[in-house]
Formats: sequence, structure tokens, C-alpha cells
Amino acid sequence: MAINTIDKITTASSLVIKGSHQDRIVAEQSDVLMPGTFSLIEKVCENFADEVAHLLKARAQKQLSIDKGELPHFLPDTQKVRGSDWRIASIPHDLLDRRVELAGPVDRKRVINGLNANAKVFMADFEDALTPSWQQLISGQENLRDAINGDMDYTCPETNQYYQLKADSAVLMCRVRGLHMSEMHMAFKGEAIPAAFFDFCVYFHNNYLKLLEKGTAPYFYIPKLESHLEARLWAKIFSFVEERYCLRPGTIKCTCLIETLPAVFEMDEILYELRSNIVALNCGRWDYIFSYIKTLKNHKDRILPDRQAVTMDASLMSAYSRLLVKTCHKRGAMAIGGMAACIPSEMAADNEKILTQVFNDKQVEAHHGHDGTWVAHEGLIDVSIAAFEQYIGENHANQLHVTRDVDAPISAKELLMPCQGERTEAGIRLNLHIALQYIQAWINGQASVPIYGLMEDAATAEIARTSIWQWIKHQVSLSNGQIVTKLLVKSMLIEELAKVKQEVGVNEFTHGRYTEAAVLLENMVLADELIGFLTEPASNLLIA
Ligand SMILES: CC(=O)SCCNC(=O)CCNC(=O)[C@H](O)C(C)(C)COP(=O)(O)OP(=O)(O)OC[C@H]1O[C@@H](n2cnc3c(N)ncnc32)[C@H](O)[C@@H]1OP(=O)(O)O
Ligand SMILES: O=CC(=O)O
Ligand SMILES: [Mg+2]
Repeated sequence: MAINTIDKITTASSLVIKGSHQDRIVAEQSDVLMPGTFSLIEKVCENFADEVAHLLKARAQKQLSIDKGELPHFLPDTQKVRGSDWRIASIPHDLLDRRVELAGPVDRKRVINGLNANAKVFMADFEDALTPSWQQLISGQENLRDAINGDMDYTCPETNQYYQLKADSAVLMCRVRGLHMSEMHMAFKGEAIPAAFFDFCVYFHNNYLKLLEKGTAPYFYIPKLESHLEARLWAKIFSFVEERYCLRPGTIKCTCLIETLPAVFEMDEILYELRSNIVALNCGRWDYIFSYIKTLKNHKDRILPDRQAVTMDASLMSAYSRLLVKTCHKRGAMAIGGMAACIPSEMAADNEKILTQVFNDKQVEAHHGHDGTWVAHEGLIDVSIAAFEQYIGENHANQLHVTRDVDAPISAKELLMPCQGERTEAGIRLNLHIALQYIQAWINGQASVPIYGLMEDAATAEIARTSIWQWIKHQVSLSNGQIVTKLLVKSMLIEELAKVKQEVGVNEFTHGRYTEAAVLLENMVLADELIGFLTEPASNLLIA
């Protein structure tokens, strides 16, 4: 639909669309970017953008203390919140049964497949599984809008296969980007706006009416929080928007991912700040491992082993999952488990092993008392449901009644204790190999990719590259006696790049962007200071 550009930009006078001529055309032609959307974005920026900047500064300050030797801890100032009795507001009916949630990117085919799948919830992801190109952001929003309107089909140009949204599709939740990300295509008073504000406002404004009409509501996943003060910001934004649209307080509901090490120490406080709008916390296990490495990067005594050893039954991960369940259920909130990164295989024997592995992984979560969990692929839904049904039983839709009251308190020591396991040459090489392939895919616009039978997304790739960085920094000694140095990693990187070339073939290698990915990866793992998020330098390549 052609829309008047001037209207679009001047209705929100402090807001400007940036980018190439093509980016402007995308914005002009999209009917999810209308004056009402701009006006909401502008108001949210006017009231809250400065606060994001302050909160990010506070993150950096806290990190400085940890870099100097302090350890993350439960906050003395908020003891009263942890010690007193209160509960979150009630949970909407359609969110009481979340035993399996399918996560997926927001392209049209996967939105249809995801909503049609047998999961209770489809988590449409603008974060770890999306490269934030303007085109993908806008078309993703259009796809969700069409899905909510129930007016959605798609014919795949390559296969000619026709897809249509079913009437009784899963509940839709929208994951917005983290507070650390900026949306470069939109500036408020000359500054790129917080990407989370863009995702939230566009989704909310275009869909809230239809969602309410259908008997559901705007449901959000909020990622990568690091403190309850960040949760307080979201609470203020939700309340501001509810008032602006004259909606009953608590209409907007969110689930917060607890996927940073600082946040695990503030779960009660996060629930408390958001008590009118929150329904659950989720164990974002992959970013949590990344955050453990990043937060404790200077602590030589807390270096993790190879990624494969950091499973949910490792003591630090188990403590995190059990504390999340206990904290949530005490407050009447649901506790959602994390992503099983395996994806099904076409080889029957392999697939059987994968399904058993996923079943066991989900059983650990269900045993801890989680109310549901995430899967990356629809082929894993049934096995995950089976694992949860054993615990939830026929008479319940969740495990909110499991309070874990008899557990010994979970201490900071347990949460911070690194797990045992080897640090191997094979581990470094696998990290390099996966990171190379992942970054190559990411800068080409694909943020969730199958690599060696696992779903890799921004969170898992972060583990790979920060782990290598930390092993170099502390000159870790590998199980074969080698010391990890910049020189060693550089030589391994060259060898792994050659292996990738052999694997993908000369043609794909030549026309892909593998060498650019290698340069970016080298810069990140050999840097003197750890780069905060790989998506920051990678975005420059995506945009270019
Ligand atoms: C750590 C975290 O942040 S986790 C959350 C973010 N990550 C994600 O959301 C990852 C979601 N998963 C995916 O993106 C995909 O499953 C991948 C990339 C891992 C694998 O995808 P594919 O290679 O397409 O898998 P495969 O070919 O087996 O897919 C079979 C069908 O299922 C569909 N499908 C697979 N996964 C999904 C999904 N998560 N959502 C919707 N549809 C899906 C495919 O589109 C395909 O459809 P088709 O048969 O109609 O063509
Ligand atoms: O977002 C999920 C995670 O595991 O990270
Ligand atoms: Mg994550």
C-alpha cells in the first residue's frame, strides 16, 4: 500500500526514519508503520529512552566491580521484597497451560508452521533468532499482524507448497529485542531508538485491539534483563501504554527470560516490579551460560569447560533452574524451561537418540517443577509434552502447586560454582567451526541455523566466541597440555576455515561470506577487551 511519506514522518515530529533509499521505501510501503505507530514510538521514547541509557550505564558500572573481583550476590537493599508475602496478579486463562512452547523466527512460512504446530504457545522471535535487517523486522511485524487477523497464507516460491493458518492456532507471544540493542533505522532527537521500543510499540499498536477481541491479549517475552530496575522500566512502559490506550491495568502480560547471571540474583525483585503484568519467568539457558562467561570473565577460578559439559544437570544449571521454579511458584508465576538445542534428524536411528536426549532433558525440567518448556523444532513437541505429562498429570495444566518448600535454600555459592569437565582442543575447534558458520549465516540474514544437528542462534554462538576469548585471556591449559594463546587460536582458526571450505564446497565458499566471518571472529576472540555482544560488530556487516 502506498502511503504518504510526509505524513508518516511528520506525525511524529521528533522521529525520523534513517537508512538507505530502499529502507525508506520499505517503511513507506508497510502498513504496520502508520502515524499511530510512530506516535506511540515517539511517546515511549520521549518518556523512557533516557532511562534506557542510564540503565545501560548501571550495567557497565556493576560489571566494573565484578571485573575487579566482586561476585554477583543477592541484594541487601531488597531483602524485604524477598522476605515478604505477595503474589503476582492472576494469569490469563490462555496462559495457564504452557507445557510446550515452540520458538521460531518471524518469516511467513515459519509463523504459519509455528502457529499451526501442536505447541501451546508460538514464541515469535525478534531477538536471538532474527537478524535485525529492516526488511526482516518489518515483514516479521506484518506476518504477525496477518496471523492475528487470521488472514494468512503463503506459497513457497521454491517448492510451490501452499501454507495456510489454521483456525485453532497456538497462543502467540512476541519476543522483543534486548535493551542493549538500538534500532538504527529510526532516530529520536537524533539518536537511534532502543530496538526493544520499536518491536514493542509496532507489535502492540497494530495488534492489541484484535488480540483483545479474540479473547487473548498482547503477550511479550522480555529478554536479557540484568536487574529489577530494568524490570521496573518495563512496568512503567506497560502502565503508560495501558493508560494511553485506556486499557485495564495488567492487560499487557509478559514473561521475562532469566538469562543473565546478574538477573538470577534478582528474580523475586523482577517479579515484584512487574507484578501486575508478569505471568512467568523462563530459563534462557544458552544466554545464561554466555552471561556466566561474560560476567565472570576476569575470574580465573570460574572458567567453564567445553560447552557440551554444561548441561542442565550440571550443578550450577540445576541450581538456576530449581531456584527459578521455587521463586516463581512462591509468587504464583509460572516457570518455563529452556531450549533443547537438538533438532530432529532424517536418519531414523539418529532421530531416536535425539528424541531420547530431548525427553531426558525435558524430564529434568519437569522434575524440577517447571510448568513447560521450549523447543526449537516441531518434531520435538510430542516428546516434550510426554516428558511433562508424566509430572503434570491429568488433573492439572501446570505445576504451580509444586512449591519446592522443603528444598534447602539455594545459595549464591551454588549458582556461581563452575561445573567440572574437560577443556579440550576439540572443544575450541568446535567452537571456532560453529561460530564461523553461524556468523557467516548471520551476516547473510539468517540468525537461527542448523549446524551439526543443533539449533544455533545468537545465544549459542555467543558461548562459542566468549569461551575462546576467556581461555586465551587466562592462558587455559587444555587436556592435551597445550596452553591456549592468541597464536594457537589463530592457527586453529585458519585450519577450521579450511575445513569449513571443504565441507561446504568451493562454490558455496566463494559466493558466501566465510572469510568476512573469519575476520570478524578473529577480531572478537583476539580482542584485548571482550566485545559485549557479537551482534554489535556483525550488524555493521549486515547493514553494509
Ligand atoms: C537460545 C534461544 O534463543 S532459542 C529461541 C530462538 N531460536 C529459535 O527460535 C530457533 C527456531 N528453530 C529454527 O529456526 C529451525 O528449527 C532451525 C533453523 C533450527 C532448523 O530449521 P530447518 O532446517 O528449516 O528444519 P527442517 O527442515 O527440519 O524443518 C521442517 C519444517 O518445519 C518447519 N520448522 C522448523 N522449525 C520451526 C520452528 N521453530 N518454527 C516454525 N516452523 C519450523 C520448517 O520451516 C520446515 O517446514 P516445511 O516442511 O513446511 O518446509
Ligand atoms: O533465549 C534463550 C536462551 O537460551 O538464550
Ligand atoms: Mg536468549
